[in-house]
Amino acid sequence: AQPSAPAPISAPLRDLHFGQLNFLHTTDTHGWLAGHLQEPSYSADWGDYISFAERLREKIEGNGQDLLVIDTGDRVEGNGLYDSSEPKGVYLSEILRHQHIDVITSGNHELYKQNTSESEFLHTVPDFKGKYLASNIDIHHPETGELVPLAQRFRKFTTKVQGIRIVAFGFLFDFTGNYNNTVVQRVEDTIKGEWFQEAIRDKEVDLFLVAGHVPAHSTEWRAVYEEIRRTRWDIPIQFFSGHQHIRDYAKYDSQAVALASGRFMETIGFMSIDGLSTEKGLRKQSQPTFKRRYIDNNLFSFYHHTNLNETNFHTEKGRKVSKQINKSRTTLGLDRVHGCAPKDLWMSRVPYPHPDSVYTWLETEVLAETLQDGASVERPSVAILNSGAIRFDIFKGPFTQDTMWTISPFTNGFRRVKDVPYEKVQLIMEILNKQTKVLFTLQDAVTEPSLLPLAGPEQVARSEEIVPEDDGLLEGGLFSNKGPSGQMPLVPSDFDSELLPGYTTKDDEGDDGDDTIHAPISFYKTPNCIQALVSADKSRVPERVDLVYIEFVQPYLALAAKFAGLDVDFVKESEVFMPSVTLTDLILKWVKNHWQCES
Ligand SMILES: Nc1ccn([C@@H]2O[C@H](COP(=O)(O)O)[C@@H](O)[C@H]2O)c(=O)n1
Repeated sequence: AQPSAPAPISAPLRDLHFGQLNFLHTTDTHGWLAGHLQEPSYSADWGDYISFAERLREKIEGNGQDLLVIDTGDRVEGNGLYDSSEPKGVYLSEILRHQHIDVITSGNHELYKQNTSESEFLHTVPDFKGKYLASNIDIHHPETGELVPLAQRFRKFTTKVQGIRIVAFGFLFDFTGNYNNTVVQRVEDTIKGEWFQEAIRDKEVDLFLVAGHVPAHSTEWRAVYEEIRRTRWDIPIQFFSGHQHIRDYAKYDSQAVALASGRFMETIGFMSIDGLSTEKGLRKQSQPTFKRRYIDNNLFSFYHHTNLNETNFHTEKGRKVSKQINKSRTTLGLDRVHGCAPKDLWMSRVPYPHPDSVYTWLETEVLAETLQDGASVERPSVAILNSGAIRFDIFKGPFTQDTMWTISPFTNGFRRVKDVPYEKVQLIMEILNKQTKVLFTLQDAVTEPSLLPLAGPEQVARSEEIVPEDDGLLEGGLFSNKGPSGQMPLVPSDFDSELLPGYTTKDDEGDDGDDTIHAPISFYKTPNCIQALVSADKSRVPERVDLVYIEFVQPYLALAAKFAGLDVDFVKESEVFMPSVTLTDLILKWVKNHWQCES
């Protein structure tokens, strides 16, 4: 772990159930390879994960079984270790490549920008040569311009110990927001292609391994499942999933399951399968059995599952990578303190517009003040921001260079349409927050890219709120106990039992998937968009305003405006507002002005 990471707290654990074939899985790490430096439950770093995989491999192979390591994309954007360098990602890719990964795929974040996908093609794909799979992604070659596969389409391999014959694929969901140097083929079309049809007809196969940046419960996986089952009704299929930032497990049939392993290096997914055939012979049981576990990414869990301790767990390579992360963080100045947050600000642990909601803070304090600079004096402005623009909570205490990127990694700027009726803006807000489904019907599905949700992935994936009987809101704040760093959000509050608050996952297999037994954390739905009135006189309801908005929401605004009867061509009639200023810049400026640290 990193020197400043809090020590993990002991907690009751469920064991791993090792099997004939075992897997470790990460997804949506978004640059968090240093682990969480303010949360003991997730404080292990990529170096510790390397030690964990190495130690488990020794143990598993010693028992005559096999271990495979999988990563399903969105490794970039969302943490200073990736975003703070110039060019972005140079330190991260040097750290990432030290893990032995058997199947690795791309997420949508690897394709938003030209330089990110080119860096995948030129660095990450060669770093994981033969293991990086891109079943449905092509890229225009950075030098020749020729359209070529981002990486090989599939791989066939045999496991080291038992000779289990695996045909593996690597997909990305039907993403349309990629920069135009890449082409993402719809999964449903890819699987009709000749190479895929040939691959699934391979007679010498014991398991189909379908990895991808695709939700566990999704139309894309359903299509792949049905396509394979059409010709191969009896070959087990193991899917590995990502994108929704949740822990999830889907059962397609008794021999086909999907595991999704969360986000931000909070979770190491574990799967085991028993009863597979091998190149040496038929399977010993009529049906294979599957077991899943979501491991909290901390050393307490790692020591327990390897049956080792701090003196004998760490491998030389693991230690080296932890040091490399520390050195990179120091070079990048990620611990530089810009201010000190006076309290925790939550994305979904309190209902909006609670005073401890990060969205309330943005609306009433940050945007209302910082957008004043560029705003016109003729009339007030209304600023609209999508809630998905914020990616993580803010914890009480130092607000560092790293915090800045964890909460706001996107580089979107703002645009403005001048002089529109205020009541139309309010109607648009209502449509954006309550009627988004109607917007999709206004879209031309053939010519226009499908829209990414305005809210963040966790909000989209989870439809139900979790409101513990007493969520502590009346007690004057959540999780008020402080740990060694003075800021440990995942420690029991006085209303809770002995258990640490954390993941309490419910999936297709039940509620016993998490390795650590936790008390639940409250989860509230957030609005898709928030708005801030930027005005010298907030007591008066304005008649006309300038509409300022973060670029990401423009396609939604255009559709909602049509619906609201506001005749504006957002592409032609909007202008850049505060050139080169991003949301991240505004937040940082506000923090520096308001959150001085007490010396
Ligand atoms: N420029 C952007 C890009 C994305 N978002 C938000 O993130 C969501 C997608 O996140 P994934 O990690 O699942 O890819 C997207 O739906 C938006 O809410 C954004 O705000 N700005």
